[in-house]
Amino acid sequence: MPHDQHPAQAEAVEAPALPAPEPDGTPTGVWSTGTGRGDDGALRVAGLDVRDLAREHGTPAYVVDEADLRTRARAYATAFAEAFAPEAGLAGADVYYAGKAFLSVAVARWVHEEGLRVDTATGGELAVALRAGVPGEAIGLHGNNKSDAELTTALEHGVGRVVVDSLPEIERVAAVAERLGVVAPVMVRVTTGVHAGGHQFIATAHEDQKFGLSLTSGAARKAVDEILARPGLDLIGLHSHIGSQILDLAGFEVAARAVLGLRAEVAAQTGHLMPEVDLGGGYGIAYTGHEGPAPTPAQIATTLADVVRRTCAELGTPVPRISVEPGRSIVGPSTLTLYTVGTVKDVALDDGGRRTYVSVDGGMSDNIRPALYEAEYTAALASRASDAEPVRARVVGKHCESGDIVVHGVALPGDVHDGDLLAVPATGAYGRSMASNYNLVPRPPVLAVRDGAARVLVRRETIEDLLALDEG
Ligand SMILES: Cc1ncc(COP(=O)(O)O)c(C=O)c1O
Ligand SMILES: N[C@@H](CCCC[NH3+])C(=O)O
Repeated sequence: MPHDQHPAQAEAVEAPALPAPEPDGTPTGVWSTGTGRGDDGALRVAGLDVRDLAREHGTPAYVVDEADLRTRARAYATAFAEAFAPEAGLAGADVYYAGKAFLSVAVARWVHEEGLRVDTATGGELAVALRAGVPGEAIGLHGNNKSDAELTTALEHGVGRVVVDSLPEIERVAAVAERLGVVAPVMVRVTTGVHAGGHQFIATAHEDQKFGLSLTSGAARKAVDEILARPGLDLIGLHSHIGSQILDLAGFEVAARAVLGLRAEVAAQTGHLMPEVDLGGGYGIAYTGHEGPAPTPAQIATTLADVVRRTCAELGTPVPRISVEPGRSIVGPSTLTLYTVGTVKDVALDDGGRRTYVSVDGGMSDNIRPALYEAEYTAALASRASDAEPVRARVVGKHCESGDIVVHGVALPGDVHDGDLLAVPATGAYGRSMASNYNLVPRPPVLAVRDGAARVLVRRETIEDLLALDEG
């Protein structure tokens, strides 16, 4: 959707009230559940005043509410365990946290402690999950172009699954498995043709893109047959991931039916009944409060359980063990980015109105999503309360690009000035993980806050770090 049709763009709207509402006990709001305002009006996260955080750690900074993140992870584990229980006529489920959304050693440990496994997409993510002590069998490896080194590390550590993404990869995984003398558990990533997601760059199951093996062209079936012919590979299941930031669960149902259909066809024709099916991640979250309700883990689990039960009954096949891979919906709302306001500029608009450009000390290097996907965010004055008349504001970064926008349209108090702290909520997913050093800006730290205390999960980069990479 073009920006100018979005309410947050056309009309500057106020950030949703604090703290986030929790309709059914599951946090679903824009702000983490531990975020609120103190008596003097300054924002607090998990009992800590953001002014203290800024004083001690500087800005910009990503601030993770640990309890919120853990609650979301636990909510997935519980919801899927309940919905897919044998008593419900199903064969159990595993939830893999998609580390691409944001991974650090502490976060990998937290989600594992809360009952999740970890989905990795590169050797870097794999290394962090292993460093966190996540056992190999609780780790999955994705990627459309895995290197031999990545495959070797994965199989040496006994990962639970390698998700095969192309026909040539089958040979490569088999060769590494043979060299190591192991049998590799593999899944086939199937492109189901379901087009879903918030932006074309984050939809992943339509035909004309790089991921997976097409169901309709027969490539997925070919991959299945090639894997079955290799004793060094154990075909444990099929995988489908249809996109990201999806708020409507209908696409998942269509995709689930498609992969369950292929599983049944393979079982009927080859006698190999794959024990597992992975239905991917992609569940959307609230960024501005205007995008419609985000599905809760319980809604997702019961919807998927229902479609798996019904489809397998129709197909006459036993139900598989199910897995899912949420990333954004676990880490996204747990985190806000804290910025300091620098310059404030009032600009006359063609429509006769005015817009206040509020520049902060970060921007597209710590959050590329508005520039890359036209993603919408909101913001709130964090260091104080103000009852000044709101102005139509745009929060922008400090980079040399006019598209360096953090929040397209938000109502901020008209007395916003330099030195104020601004908080942008729901930046935990694909913020730090997609951060860059554009304009040689060092990347911000990730701070975890819990019970009134903060600790650094990932330290701030320094100019010295950047100079150290430069061989001169
Ligand atoms: C294969 C796969 N699994 C899981 C995810 C996680 O998606 P999300 O963070 O939207 O839940 C992605 C990213 O879209 C993905 O590509
Ligand atoms: N990076 C994307 C999501 C893609 C996830 C990986 N398939 C985003 O910020 O929305």
